[in-house]
Amino acid sequence: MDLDAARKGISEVDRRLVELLNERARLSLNVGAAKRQTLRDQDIEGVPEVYVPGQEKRVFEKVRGLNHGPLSGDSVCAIYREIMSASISLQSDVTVGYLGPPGTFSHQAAMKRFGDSLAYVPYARIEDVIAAAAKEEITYGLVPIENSTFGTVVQTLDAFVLQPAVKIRAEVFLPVTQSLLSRYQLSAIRKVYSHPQAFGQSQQWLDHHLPGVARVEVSSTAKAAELAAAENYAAAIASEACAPLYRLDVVAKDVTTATDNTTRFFVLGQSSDGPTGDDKTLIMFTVDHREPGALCSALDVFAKHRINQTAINSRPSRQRQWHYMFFVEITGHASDDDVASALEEIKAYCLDLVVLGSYPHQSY
Ligand SMILES: O=C(O)C(=O)C[C@]1(C(=O)O)C=C[C@@H](O)C=C1
Repeated sequence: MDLDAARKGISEVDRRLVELLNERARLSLNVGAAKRQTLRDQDIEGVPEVYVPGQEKRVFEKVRGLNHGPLSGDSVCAIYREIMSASISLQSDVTVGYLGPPGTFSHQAAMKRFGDSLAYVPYARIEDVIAAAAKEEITYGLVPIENSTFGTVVQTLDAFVLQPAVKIRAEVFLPVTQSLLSRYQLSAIRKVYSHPQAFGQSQQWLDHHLPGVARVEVSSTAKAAELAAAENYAAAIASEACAPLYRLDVVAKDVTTATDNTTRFFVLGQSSDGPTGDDKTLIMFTVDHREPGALCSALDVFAKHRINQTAINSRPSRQRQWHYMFFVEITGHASDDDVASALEEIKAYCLDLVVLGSYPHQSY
């Protein structure tokens, strides 16, 4: 086929694609109308949830299965991410809050989950994102929960204690590579800014290449880039994506110690999605510290119901000294029969139990 014929073919396919995309968009508007009708039928006030992670997971799995190339499955899913982003924005004006400023990994994770068609709002602290989601100042909030190299993001757990009404709606995984950004070459750098998590992920590289150089902790990696850009002989450990945003050079690419460094984020909103058959649930509770073995008895309930615990963390409860809030992540949805009965039983051993939410187990 010659060039002209191939381009003519593409032009004809584009005409059909635009027609099909709009046919899909009209159906999405029908979905929005049907969701509003369901709420009215049930006498529930408010607006329906427009972002439905379980349904998106089904769409991604379906289109991946339908695809036989030459496009890769990842390319088809990336295109579908934008199709569903446009579909969400058609149904409602959705705003997504994240730990800013622009260029943070939280920002990248939010874009990965919600695409280009929505409005993004940066917040200075993780606690501010969670409070904004709890107050419905934003439709959804996105916060980091753990990193595969450096562990749990404790600010997020502590903020959950203060905002127990917020609900987890989805999880997002983002591969993270940190780089050293500066206006100066390595030998001239006298100070490095970054977030404590990013320092933890690149500690070995810094010990080796910038020994004795001051490390200053700030609220986010993008904030570090912003500060490094404004100060002589300063640098930042941040995402490469921050280099063009803050007019910095990439002095050293990928200074992260682990090769598969990944951060997990939560999407927060007013409610969790329904069960998909492959979900996880996060609960938080305190136990009576005068009761010997209270934590053990609580966790035993899950073992008895053959429910897998995928993570456990503890944080000071801030109610009294040496008293802890436990965070346990289990497999299953809070409304699954076995999980629901385990949650009922575990109450006997817990002083206050909050289900922070159930969300589809994510691999894409
Ligand atoms: O099925 C829905 O609930 C929709 O709103 C439609 C749709 C889609 O475009 O496929 C859009 C957004 C949701 O997050 C999931 C799916």
